[in-house]
Amino acid sequence: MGSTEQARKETAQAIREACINYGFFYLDISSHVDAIETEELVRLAREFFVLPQEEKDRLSLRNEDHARGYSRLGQSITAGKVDKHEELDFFRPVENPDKTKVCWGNNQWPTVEGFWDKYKIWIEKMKVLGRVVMEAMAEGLGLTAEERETLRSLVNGSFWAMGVIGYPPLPDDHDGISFGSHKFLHTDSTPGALQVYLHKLPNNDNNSEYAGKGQWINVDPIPGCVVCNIASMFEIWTNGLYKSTLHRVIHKGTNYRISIPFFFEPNFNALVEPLPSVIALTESINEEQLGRTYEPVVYGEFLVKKVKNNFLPDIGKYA
Ligand SMILES: O=C(O)CCC(=O)C(=O)O
Ligand SMILES: [Fe+2]
Repeated sequence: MGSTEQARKETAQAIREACINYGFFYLDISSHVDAIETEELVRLAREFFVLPQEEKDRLSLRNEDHARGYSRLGQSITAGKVDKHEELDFFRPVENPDKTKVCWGNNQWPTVEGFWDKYKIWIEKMKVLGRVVMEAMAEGLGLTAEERETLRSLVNGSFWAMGVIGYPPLPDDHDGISFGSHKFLHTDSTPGALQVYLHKLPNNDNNSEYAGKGQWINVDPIPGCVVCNIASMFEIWTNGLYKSTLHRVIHKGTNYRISIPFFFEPNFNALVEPLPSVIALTESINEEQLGRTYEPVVYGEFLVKKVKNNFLPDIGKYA
């Protein structure tokens, strides 16, 4: 075993490779989170989802800013298609909430006993984890001290989001999708549901049958681990070196699947733009990237646009 410094380097390197080749990686969080905690979150989520529909609808997104609250089966759409899941969404609380502004309302917590207490603790843990993972992801990018500081300052008031998602199984002969292809992800132990699309298998993958062709691969849950997914803002920071990979859920089988994604996002007002050191790096590594620089975005503007695109036209004023 090497020194702490050595271990740090090796971890940074492993993360870097996973981010470049897959856009996804498993992260063992068992030293940060006890398995009992996640089981409890899943139990509380189930307790909410088994409530009568009218009860769940009381927390409807429509009561609030159309981003925070409950969306029933068939209410959410991804890439123009209706998804087969129900979901509770929460975002960072804001000062002076105003539900007429997208994403600027109040969170709607279920009255299920213990729900808020347990999820509140989880959110704090995921915020810490978000910062740590971000540092680890940045470590392999060769950033200057100033760039690291910039990154930190852009997430110090992270406009995090969290979903608590319930997936009834799709009928066996159903060719639909539970969650269309489109981050920290904790899921219950359902194999085969979450899938990630690899456009090009990494060169070191020995599977010659698929070499050069894209394919969906299963991301089965591993006990004690979350699945980390590169999202759009990291893709911009790294000028496309770390890609936000397509993923989807096709949940068949017999159980009602729960997943609890946590999205560690930049501050609402953060200006996200490619980091100069990484622009140089992408040009030397990624041929497709040559000469292309990602456009900067303000995170909050990106988010509001995305939320507006996510709902069916007849349900809200944002459509
Ligand atoms: O349920 C899952 O495993 C995936 C959920 C997901 O991708 C998302 O909420 O963005
Ligand atoms: Fe996702």
